[in-house]
Amino acid sequence: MKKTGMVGWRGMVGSVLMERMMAQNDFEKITPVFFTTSQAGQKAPDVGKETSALIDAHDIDALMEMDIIISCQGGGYTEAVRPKLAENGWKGFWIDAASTLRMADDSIIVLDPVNRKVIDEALDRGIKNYIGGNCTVSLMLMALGGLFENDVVEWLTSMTYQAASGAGAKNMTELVAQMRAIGDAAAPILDDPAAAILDLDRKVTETLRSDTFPTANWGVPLGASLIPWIDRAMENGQTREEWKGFVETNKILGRSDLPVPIDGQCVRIGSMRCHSQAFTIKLKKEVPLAEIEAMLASNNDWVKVIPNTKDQTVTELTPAAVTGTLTVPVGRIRKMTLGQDYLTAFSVGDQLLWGAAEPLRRILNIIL
Ligand SMILES: NC(=O)C1=CN([C@@H]2O[C@H](COP(=O)(O)OP(=O)(O)OC[C@H]3O[C@@H](n4cnc5c(N)ncnc54)[C@H](OP(=O)(O)O)[C@@H]3O)[C@@H](O)[C@H]2O)C=CC1
Ligand SMILES: N[C@@H](CC(=O)OP(=O)(O)O)C(=O)O
Repeated sequence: MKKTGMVGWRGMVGSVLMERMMAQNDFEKITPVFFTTSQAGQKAPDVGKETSALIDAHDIDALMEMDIIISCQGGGYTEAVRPKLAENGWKGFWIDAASTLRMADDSIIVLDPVNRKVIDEALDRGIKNYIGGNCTVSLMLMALGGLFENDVVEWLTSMTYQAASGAGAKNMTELVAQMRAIGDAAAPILDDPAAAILDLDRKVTETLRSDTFPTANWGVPLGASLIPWIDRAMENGQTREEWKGFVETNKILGRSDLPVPIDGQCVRIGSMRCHSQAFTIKLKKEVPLAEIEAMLASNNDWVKVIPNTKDQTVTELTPAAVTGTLTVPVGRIRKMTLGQDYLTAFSVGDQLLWGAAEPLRRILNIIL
């Protein structure tokens, strides 16, 4: 059985990966060895089999013994450790959630329901680095994979509604703290049946703007507001999250030489762990809606086409419905009034599952 080093297993992405690996009995197929950057010597998590105590994740000699290493520890760790393993001649497989190595020539971005062929070719070529994609990109491809598979996309825009979890656990916690602050301040007005709506509105606004409103992590209010900026600025005016939409999508599809133009605006909203996206898609040719829906539905086992009705949309195409599941619903599908070759659609997906942990779990199984 392959010795598999688990690094970053107790973080947010790592915990979701652990849950999925337990649920799918993946630990039965490997000899897991757990690493830590802060708790060396402590007991490893219980995965139903004997494991050694936690090993220092910077212990290069211990890492060198692994056949496979899965890191959900973050980009800083990847930058510090991956080159040292290479310098020492390590020949194992490196599976990573961090963005650091995604665009490197000797790395593959993994999303096997969409790019299994690219992965298989890379394995044949002896590529050793398999990196999970950006969550927004992976969820977009899980939803729209059928359109790319059939090569009907001339260009597309994705306008996103991204969850707090994409910014990490502390930010998720602060979003709920912001909701509580708003709820607490508004409670007396909410409880007064005679209260005027503008008094309630004024109280919420006053709370959002108050110096005591919890914003240590977001920097600004997110609850009852939104933040139209994710990640750092690029020179061309995009944010890095928006830049990833183009470069990562085309790399995943293996068509960086003939890229599909993709751009949009990425926006943080007060959802917990589901990213949503609204697409405008310019088709290469007129394709009937029924054919479009069939292409989308048959691309993978998790995408689900939601009929464009109010009832099904509001019950099945929301973060509240999708969170914690692997289903990627895509709905609001219709031709736009701009012309028969303009399509619009809306998708929702759990950004910790298909957006982060699940592609890593699946590439581990492919490698095994
Ligand atoms: N969040 C997301 O949506 C996505 C994140 N990624 C990438 O995955 C990587 C990890 O992200 P994420 O999981 O959010 O990072 P976390 O901050 O949740 O976890 C990273 C590490 O922090 C340490 N840690 C310190 N205190 C705690 C604590 N109280 N509870 C748990 N862990 C703690 C752990 O290391 P130790 O045990 O060694 O102390 C843990 O492995 C990053 O590179 C990120 O870019 C990729 C896709 C999506
Ligand atoms: N940037 C994403 C989360 C993330 O970690 O992305 P990446 O893995 O590309 O750094 C978000 O904020 O929603």
